[in-house]
Amino acid sequence: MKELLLKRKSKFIQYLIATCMFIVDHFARMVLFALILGAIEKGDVKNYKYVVILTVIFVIYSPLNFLISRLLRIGYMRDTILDVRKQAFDKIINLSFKQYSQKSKEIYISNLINDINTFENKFFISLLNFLINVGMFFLSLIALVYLDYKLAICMTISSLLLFVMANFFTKKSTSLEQELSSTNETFTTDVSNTFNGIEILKLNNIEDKFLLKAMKSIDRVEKKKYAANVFSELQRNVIRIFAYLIMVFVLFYLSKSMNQGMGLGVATFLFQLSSSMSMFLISAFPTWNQCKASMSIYEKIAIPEDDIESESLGNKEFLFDTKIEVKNMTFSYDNKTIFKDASFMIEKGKKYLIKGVSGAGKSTLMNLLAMIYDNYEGMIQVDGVDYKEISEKSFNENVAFIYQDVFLFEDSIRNNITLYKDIDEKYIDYAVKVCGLDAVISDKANGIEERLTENGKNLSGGQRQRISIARAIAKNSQILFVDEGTSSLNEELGKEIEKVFLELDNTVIAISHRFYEGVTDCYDYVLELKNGHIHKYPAKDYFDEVITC
Ligand SMILES: Nc1ncnc2c1ncn2[C@@H]1O[C@H](COP(=O)(O)OP(=O)(O)OP(=O)(O)O)[C@@H](O)[C@H]1O
Repeated sequence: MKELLLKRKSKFIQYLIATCMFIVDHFARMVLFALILGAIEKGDVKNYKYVVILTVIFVIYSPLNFLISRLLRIGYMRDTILDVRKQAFDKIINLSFKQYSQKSKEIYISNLINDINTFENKFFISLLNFLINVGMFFLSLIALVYLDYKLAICMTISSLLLFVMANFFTKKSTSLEQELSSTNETFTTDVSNTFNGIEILKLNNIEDKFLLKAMKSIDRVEKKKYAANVFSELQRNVIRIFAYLIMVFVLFYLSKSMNQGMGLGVATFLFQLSSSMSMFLISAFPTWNQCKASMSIYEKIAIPEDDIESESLGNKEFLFDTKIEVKNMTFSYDNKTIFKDASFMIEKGKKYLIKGVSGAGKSTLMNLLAMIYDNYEGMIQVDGVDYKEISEKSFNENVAFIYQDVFLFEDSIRNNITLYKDIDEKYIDYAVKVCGLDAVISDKANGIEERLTENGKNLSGGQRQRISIARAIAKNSQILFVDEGTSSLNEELGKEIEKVFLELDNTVIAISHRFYEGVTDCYDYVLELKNGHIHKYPAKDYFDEVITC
């Protein structure tokens, strides 16, 4: 947080000066009020004139001061919020795939929208109020020491007592803000899930049920907000009651002093100084707690975590010349064992099809082979090197993924294939050709430079899938992981596409529910998952015998 605030030192100093301008304004207001009362008490015309002139100057100065102060602060606040947004975005984008997949994408969206909005709405207003309150406290203390040191000592002691009391509330206040942030995450996840399935909900006339769920979710968010606000008010009021009691004692003390000859103006000023010492301190606590709560949100969304898992990741290069060996591998989710003592081998250049009933663990196995999960027992080795010793970056540079859902972005077909990497033209041409994209490209006015609209909406499903396969092929990766890569396509197109990656030189590890006559049986091996065991069959045997048994 310190680094964030001090990133633009000169602008931060400007921000502090602008805050001091507020403090001067508050203090001038107190002095002016005491002067007016003093003038009334004296009843002197000359004094009246002098006070009237000062009042007129103040009436002009005060709004101007406010305006200048705001102008001085605004640029710094805008730039800092922008930094928070960038840092939060960078934190997510720089996560390794393994770290990223530990949370749902809706949580990241909530961090980027809800949490940043909370930070934006609360941090600077709380910081400003805190600085003003603390500034006024110290300025009043200095003036009080100068005018009546005994009263200053009493007020310092009572302020310390209030400070101790307020500290009591800090922890709870911060935890309430964090709870609100988590409830917001759940709410965003729920709403996103509902919108993802809106077509099904509408077709089945069950949107009311989900509306009810959404209402409950909104209710939870509002309750958390309410709890945070009520607590903040409670804290403010409990301390305020004690402050009022202190002020009653100050009044007694001042009325005694007035009996001994103290003027009304001085007494008023002393009373204002004493009350501002306790009142500004009281207001400082909730604003400080609010600042701390905002800081903890900032830490959560923008500061990269010291990820223990990533520290344990290896730094060896991924070199795959002959084989990947899975030896006595056991893997469980919590208490549910998915694989028990599984051993098999993946040979370079061969094509593997993972089969098994729903829930057998096909995606889990792919995630294990793709280094997404590493909390398994046993060993996975590539050419004798333990997977856990291999750098995730090096692994990802050498493998490619084809999923059922295709991700395309608003840019040229070329950039969608190369992902902005400097790939040799011959690899791009080859990928375009083997995926049958050349016909698509020659139809476009700008050829391969044709711009796609958002997620390739100006292409058919098959064309989009071909681009995603071309992307994987142009990367010239050693292993191609294909998870239901053709299931969203029609039978004919699916067959054609499956044929494309079965003809490549790369090692292919695929999951597919489809069986394409004359194509699927061209896989080299089938890895069949059954009751936690992994059986490896030559594909021809599997499709000829196992499946017909
Ligand atoms: N993150 C997870 N936490 C806990 N259990 C999980 C998790 N992911 C999957 N499982 C469970 O592990 C089992 C295997 O899941 P997996 O997705 O690997 O199966 P699958 O064979 O790919 O299924 P499908 O063909 O239906 O996609 C399932 O019973 C599933 O409920």
